[in-house]
Parts: sequence; structure tokens; C-alpha cells
Amino acid sequence: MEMNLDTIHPLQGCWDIALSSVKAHALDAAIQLGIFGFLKNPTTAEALAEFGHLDLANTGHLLDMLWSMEVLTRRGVGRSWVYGVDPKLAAFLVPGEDGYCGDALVHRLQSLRQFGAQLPNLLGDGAHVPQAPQAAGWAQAAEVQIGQEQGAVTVAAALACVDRLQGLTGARRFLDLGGGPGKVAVALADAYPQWQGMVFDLPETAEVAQRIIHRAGLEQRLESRGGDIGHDRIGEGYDLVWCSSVLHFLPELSRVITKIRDALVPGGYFVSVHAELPSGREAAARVLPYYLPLLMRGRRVWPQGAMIDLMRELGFESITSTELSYFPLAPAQVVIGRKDQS
Ligand SMILES: C[S@@+](CC[C@H](N)C(=O)[O-])C[C@H]1O[C@@H](n2cnc3c(N)ncnc32)[C@H](O)[C@@H]1O
Repeated sequence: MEMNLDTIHPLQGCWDIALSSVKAHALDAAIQLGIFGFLKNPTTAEALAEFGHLDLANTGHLLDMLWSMEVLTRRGVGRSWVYGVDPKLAAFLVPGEDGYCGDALVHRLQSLRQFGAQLPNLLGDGAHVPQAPQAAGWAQAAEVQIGQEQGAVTVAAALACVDRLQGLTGARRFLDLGGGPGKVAVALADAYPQWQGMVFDLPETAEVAQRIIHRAGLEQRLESRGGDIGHDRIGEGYDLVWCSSVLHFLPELSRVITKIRDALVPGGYFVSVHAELPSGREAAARVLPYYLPLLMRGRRVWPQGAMIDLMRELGFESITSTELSYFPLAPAQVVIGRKDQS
């Protein structure tokens, strides 16, 4: 092989992958040590080390690492570096800010690490048989990480998607199916003052949503119902069913989508936001790191286009499918269909 000094070794990609775990640990440590809260007002490694009783030299090294990762800013003041939280991330990383997502990030970092430890086992005897929904786990997730990610990401994405739907003026009824803590439903009710809605989720999670609806003062227009999408009634007469990141967890997709269709009024919209497995490598590289853990634990992620085919088969019309980059962790697909008018 001909080599110049800037030739990149074929193994560099693999080394980069190995090194990215150091970045993950640095981010995890920074959140758990409360570093972003302290750096809300930019300051030096010395001040942070003194405040947190940390080793000064290693605090400096960690801050430089976070700066190199574009999580912190760094500027020279006299003979010292002053570090601050990168302005585009401050709303999400500084505790107390509206979009704070630190606990969700720590949860993501830890659960991905846990998956890594389980991966060899999942290829052998531990290969997963789909489980019944773990209700307590979902309720806990709704309280913290799903709630934070809805506030920081999903709500804005949902409002942008719903804004594209034609003809939903006036009094309308919507269902947020598998809505978790219900912040999407709350945002829709705020944005469309004539709409009434329901959050449907497993009973313990529906209680979390009920508390959030109560806190938002929207009990007159929003309700929360507990049940299992697979077995229980989800109501009827909806102009819109919004369902994001839920279908992966349900068996018998065709039965669930039939149920959704039957719950819609003629011409009503079904919006599903879910991941699809792209056929191209570049797109797969963005989707698979997040969805491999789900796939290997027996959840479902469909090949690109499969949801459109199924919705068409089940009588939906005017179906569109658009990639949504603004979504937690990895791009999702927004597939929209209308129940036929007859
Ligand atoms: C990944 S979360 C998505 C939450 C929300 N839709 C969002 O996008 O932020 C999946 C949700 O589906 C709910 N879920 C899973 N299986 C369910 C079932 N069989 N019946 C009702 N809800 C279910 C979970 O409780 C959880 O709130």
C-alpha cells in the first residue's frame, strides 16, 4: 500500500468506535457530577474542582475533553481557561432549564452500556422471547426520561407534524396512543384550543399522564385512560390518532392498525412515528445503534416502506412517509394516512 503521512489506517474507523465509549463516559460523569449546573456561569477548572472537591488536574482534563466534544466552550482569560456550557446545549444540560434532559441522557448512556454487556448473551441462550409489557418500568420511564425527552424534543416534532395536516379546523377529538406522560397531548391541547383529547397508555403510566394533565389545568379537555392497546378498547370518533414510538412494542401490528382505523372518523388521520430499517448503509448506520437493542430483545422494527404497504392494505388513503430527524436518539419515519371517507 502506498502511504503518505496523512494516510488513514483502515483500522481508524474501528478505533474511533472504541474511543467513542470514552466520550460517553465523560458525558455521563459530567452530568452526574453536576458540572453543567456549575458551569451555567462560565468558570475555571480550579473553581469547579474546589466547589466539587475534585482532583484539579483531572477536572481540567475532563473539561478539555468535553470542550473537544463541543459540549463546552473554552476561552482564555489571563493565564486560565474559562469553560461554559455550549449555548445550543445549555437549555438541555443545565438543571432547572425548561428543556432539561440530563436524567434522560444518563438513562440512555447506562441502558446502552447495559445492552453492550448483554449482547454476547443475546446471541446465544439468552436470545429474547417477547415479553408482556413491563408496566412499572414504563411508568417510571414516563416520570423521568420519556417526560424529559418529550419536553425537549418530541413535543416540538409532534406540533410540526400535526401542523401539516389539512382540514383539522374547529372542534376535533384526538387520541395520543401510548402517549406516556402525555406532554404531547398537553401541547396539542394548548396549540388547538378547540380540541379535546385522550392519552391512552398502560394503567400505571396513564396515572402519570393524568397528573401532568392536572398540572396543566387541562382536565376539561384532556383525559387519560389506562389499558392495554392489544386487548382493551381505545375509544372511537377520533379525527386524529397520534402514535409515536409505540408500535415497536406491540405484537400483531395489523390487528392494532385495524383497531386504530376503526377508532377514526371517516377522513380521520393516523400519524405513526416509528423507526424503519433503511436499505442504504448510511441511513442504517444512524438507525441501527439505537434500534439494535430493541430488535435483539424481540421488539419489532420493520423494513422501510412496510408500514405504508400495511396501511394501504388496511384501507388508508393519501399515505405519506417522511423522515423526521428531530426525534430522540435516531431519525424516525412519520407515516400519515387518512381513513377512507366512505
Ligand atoms: C417509547 S414510549 C413512547 C411514549 C410517547 N408516545 C413518546 O413518543 O414519547 C412507549 C409507550 O408505549 C406504552 N405501551 C407499550 N406497550 C403498551 C400496551 N400494550 N398498551 C398501552 N401502552 C403501551 C408505554 O407505556 C410507553 O408509554
